[in-house]
Amino acid sequence: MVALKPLLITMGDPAGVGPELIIKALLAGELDRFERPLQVVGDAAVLQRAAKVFDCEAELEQHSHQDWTLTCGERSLPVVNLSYLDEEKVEFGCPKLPCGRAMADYIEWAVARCLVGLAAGMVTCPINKAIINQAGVHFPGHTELLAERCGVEKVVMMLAGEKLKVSLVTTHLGLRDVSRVLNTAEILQTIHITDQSLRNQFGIADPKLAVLSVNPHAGESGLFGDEEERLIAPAIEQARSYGINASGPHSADTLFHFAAKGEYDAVVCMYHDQGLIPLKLLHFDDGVNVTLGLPIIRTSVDHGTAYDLAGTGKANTASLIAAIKMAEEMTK
Ligand SMILES: NC(=O)c1ccc[n+]([C@@H]2O[C@H](COP(=O)([O-])OP(=O)(O)OC[C@H]3O[C@@H](n4cnc5c(N)ncnc54)[C@H](O)[C@@H]3O)[C@@H](O)[C@H]2O)c1
Ligand SMILES: N[C@H](C(=O)O)[C@H](O)COP(=O)(O)O
Repeated sequence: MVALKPLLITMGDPAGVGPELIIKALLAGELDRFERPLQVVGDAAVLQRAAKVFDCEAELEQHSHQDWTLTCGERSLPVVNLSYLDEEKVEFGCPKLPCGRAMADYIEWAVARCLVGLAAGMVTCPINKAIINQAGVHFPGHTELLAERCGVEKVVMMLAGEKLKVSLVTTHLGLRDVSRVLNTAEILQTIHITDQSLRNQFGIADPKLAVLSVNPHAGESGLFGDEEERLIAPAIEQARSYGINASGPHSADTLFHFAAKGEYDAVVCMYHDQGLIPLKLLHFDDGVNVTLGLPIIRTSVDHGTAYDLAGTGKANTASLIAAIKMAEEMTK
């Protein structure tokens, strides 16, 4: 029997909750349910320290330069050890420059491994965008870095939960720049990629998409702005001419009420907080961030580094487990 390729879990910021979420899930047996082998890409000593948060003295075994095994009680995890941070200097909740370089290295290694077909996909734990930039890795987030490394011009950030799925036309961009950057081609691409992914990766035969406006009351016939008429409506019209079941531009304030009741398979949002506020309101615990349009599978937790919880063991593993589950389902 051919061995299944592993799913890679990048550890994220060593000073954040990523390491302890992985260990917490391991100790609770939450990783036992997956058919695919899981491999953590990170720092073995930092993971070993995270085990202490749960009163577990983890053992490390080194097999080669990068290949290690971490054992906590009855359970083990393979670790690709890419950094040798001094774990005593990695203070919980205090990201430092060496962590910035390390968290970028974990992502780079994982994406390269996926691209050459040696891994089935990657699941990412949270990084600190400011610190990776200070470390010289000039990307606003995983999404943009992965798009570049995969040679794809347009990808779509989707956050998904049982009740609601949102995909974003613009992602990590200041609000004052949104209107300047919005254009019909990108709105259309976002609608198209969302539609294709819902069909091919989520198994929805004829996805129903709601496309939002950017201004209050969908611009109120031009009184509060003209992006709806000028940019968004033409994109919807074109999408419909391609057979995509898209409607709008809808007023954002009311649409989510209907979307959360199941009237739409996904909502195409014009900017980050427009989509992520309702999503996290409904699905903070178990939402998944998935990058659509990549040639590889990438899912992520829907939360950040949670520095206020790092080292307490209190962070919830549900989003991590949901992200691994979604990635595994996408491999089928
Ligand atoms: N996937 C990612 O890489 C990702 C996503 C969002 C934010 N970030 C980064 O995280 C850093 C902190 O961002 P933030 O403070 O806006 O958001 P955050 O998600 O880290 O924290 C917001 C609040 O949610 C709580 N929280 C977060 N995760 C939790 C969990 N698993 N269980 C229980 N409570 C949890 C935190 O304790 C905090 O009170 C920033 O540097 C940001 O760039 C990364
Ligand atoms: N925008 C996401 C959120 O707020 O949850 C998050 O920053 C993750 O983005 P990347 O997956 O691009 O790192």
